[in-house]
Amino acid sequence: MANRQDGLAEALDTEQRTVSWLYGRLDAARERAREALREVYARGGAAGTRQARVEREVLAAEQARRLAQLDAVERGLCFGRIDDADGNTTYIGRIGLRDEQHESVLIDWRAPAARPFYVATAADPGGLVRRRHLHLKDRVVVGIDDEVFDLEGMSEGDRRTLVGEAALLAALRRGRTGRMSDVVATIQAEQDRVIRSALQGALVVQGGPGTGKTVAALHRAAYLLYTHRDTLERRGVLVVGPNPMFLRYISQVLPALGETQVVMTTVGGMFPGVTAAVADKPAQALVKGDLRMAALLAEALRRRQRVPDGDLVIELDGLRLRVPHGTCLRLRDRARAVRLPHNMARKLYVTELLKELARAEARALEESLHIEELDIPDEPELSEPLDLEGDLDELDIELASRRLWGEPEVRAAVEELWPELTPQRFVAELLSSPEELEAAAPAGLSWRALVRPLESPWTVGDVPLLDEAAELLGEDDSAQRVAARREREEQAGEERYAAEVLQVTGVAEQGILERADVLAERHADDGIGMTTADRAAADRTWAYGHVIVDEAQELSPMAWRMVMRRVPAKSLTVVGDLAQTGSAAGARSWGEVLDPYLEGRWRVERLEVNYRTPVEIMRVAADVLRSFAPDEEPPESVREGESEPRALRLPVEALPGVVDEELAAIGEGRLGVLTPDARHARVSALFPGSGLEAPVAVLTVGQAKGLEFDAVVVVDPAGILEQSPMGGQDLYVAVTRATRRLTVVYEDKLPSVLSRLA
Ligand SMILES: Nc1ncnc2c1ncn2[C@@H]1O[C@H](COP(=O)(O)OP(=O)(O)OP(=O)(O)O)[C@@H](O)[C@H]1O
Repeated sequence: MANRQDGLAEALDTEQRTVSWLYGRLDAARERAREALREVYARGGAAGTRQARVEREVLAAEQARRLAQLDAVERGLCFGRIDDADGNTTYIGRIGLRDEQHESVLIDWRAPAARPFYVATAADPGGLVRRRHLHLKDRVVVGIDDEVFDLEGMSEGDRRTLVGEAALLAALRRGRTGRMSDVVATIQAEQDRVIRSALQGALVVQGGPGTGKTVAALHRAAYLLYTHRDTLERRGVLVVGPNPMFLRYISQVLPALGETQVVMTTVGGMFPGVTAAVADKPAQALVKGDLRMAALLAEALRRRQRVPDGDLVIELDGLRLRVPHGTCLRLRDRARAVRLPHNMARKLYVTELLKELARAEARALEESLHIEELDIPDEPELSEPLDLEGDLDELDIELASRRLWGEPEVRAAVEELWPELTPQRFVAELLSSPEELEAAAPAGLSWRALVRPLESPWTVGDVPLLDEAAELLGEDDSAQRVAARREREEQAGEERYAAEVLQVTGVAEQGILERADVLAERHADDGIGMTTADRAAADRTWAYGHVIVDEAQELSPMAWRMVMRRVPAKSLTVVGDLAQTGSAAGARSWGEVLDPYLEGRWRVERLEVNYRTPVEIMRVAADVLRSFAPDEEPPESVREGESEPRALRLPVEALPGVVDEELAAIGEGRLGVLTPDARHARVSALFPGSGLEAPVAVLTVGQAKGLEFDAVVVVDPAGILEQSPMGGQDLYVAVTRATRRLTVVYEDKLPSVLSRLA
């Protein structure tokens, strides 16, 4: 025993010396960055030439970013060490650090050299003799876990100082904080495969609750940004999550991994300028999410490109301008035939229509003059019949067109025949018009579910419709295109200049900065201080380099159509669990949602170990899963719980008592009260001050998707089962949110799927 204690003390001592030295290197790197920043600021304020300003901005922003990155890795800077059979030792950390001789002394967890730390197993140690986890509190090494792969291959000293307790289980025992934390120190081999999978193509990560899908997807984002920085810094990475609550929950993971350049949003947030937080009822969600909505929208838009019943007649200053019906038809068909989006084809239509109106005006004028034929013998040309229309030349028509375009009557006619539409106006007007919906709906689509008042708030299901509408309508981007061309020309100059800045200042050598073109782009004149993420988030047509969709089973086919538009290269990570699908419009199979875009070019990785829910709770969850998916296997839990889950028959008003009891049992951790949608307000009122950051959060099951709590109280399970056709899936999600304790509270009858708790 004494020997073991001595061995531990010796090992802690050795590791402490290394860790203290590494923190010294971190402090030195921070000081260098701070010094560089001071130097940039010392060069003066906003004055100076444009080049000098760009130079300052480039350097200041890069140094500030570097400093923020160095600050973010303070906690748990170094968490692992691997020793190979040749006697080499490598320390693994949140970022890479070098010593004065530029030798690598700490390896970034994402670098290839760190990989053995994550993938070595007893069966396949990959040349390692030992993997060691270091547990730090602030800058002090407080614990060590060893996994030995080859005792024979270790030195006498190393054998003496072996220390062991599974690092993973220690990590899993930690109390929850209301925010997800990174697992960089304990990534498991199956997760590592997901994280380091190639950038190209689509990867589906399918796994039951608590298998670390979200955490693996976020580490993958950090890994891809590290490995493909050139491509991804320029194009950006988008993470799509199920709801704002979830985004808040995961918001700290990427910054703690040193990445701040990722855009995070929900489906409801993907149309710039619209914030849709209201969920649709299942019947609406189903229809709005149906791919046939694309055809409906296209047809409804065609119907807004009209032809008058008879001739087009406009009264203008006592003249009747008449464009024959047949001409109107021809103009409309010609404008449609160019196959441009509606608002762009409209330009052509208006131009042509104005010409026709100019001619009609000449004709009307001719008639109004009542001059039939003049017969003046000495002036033969005057005796020609008057032909004002025939006499119009190009210039006359052009001038007349412009004048006519200023007339309100003409504008009103065009508005009627081929209106200029925003996506918002088009969709809102369509959904409030049963006649138009009926006329445009493909056979079999239950369009009646869509009808609603004109001023209704936007729902999540509307956003893919707005996006589709924006595609059909097109934006008038000719001015933007000219500006973009000019910007590109300027950028070529800026790139050259940024490269010089890097060279002259020597910053490039410190390994801080990336390619000059990336820098120049980020600091182009109109966007000083704007990051790729800022620009991408504001631009509906931005093409991301990679998109990660979490809780992907919830997306409707129309939402997939929108997501796929954002990633033309089809480089995606799709993370989800088909057994947890809660939305009526959600996925039943991955092929069904992905094949329309990827034609089988997607691969699946499965995660099968549940790191969240203890065995006892998982037994209850397995009963629920069997009730709606008899062939599905629940994931296997890695740990035993501290108590048996229980069911209590109580009125809702008695909940605070139960919650107090549970809070006392979990100590520092967090508790979630999960309710059916209809009961949320009533239960929330019992817990003033509750929230994600508070000890108690009261949430609907939809809001709790992807989250977890030390203790969970599920209220009214029968209500959850009955609230939608996917009630079984909802109850499965609810009972799998607990990391330690589960209590089910019911008023009337316990549903039979929970009879194990009776
Ligand atoms: N390798 C790991 N080391 C430590 N903790 C882990 C590891 N993998 C997963 N976990 C923990 O397990 C819990 C579940 O992970 P996560 O939320 O990513 O699962 P999920 O598959 O997305 O679950 P769900 O589908 O239920 O939303 C989290 O607390 C996470 O930190």
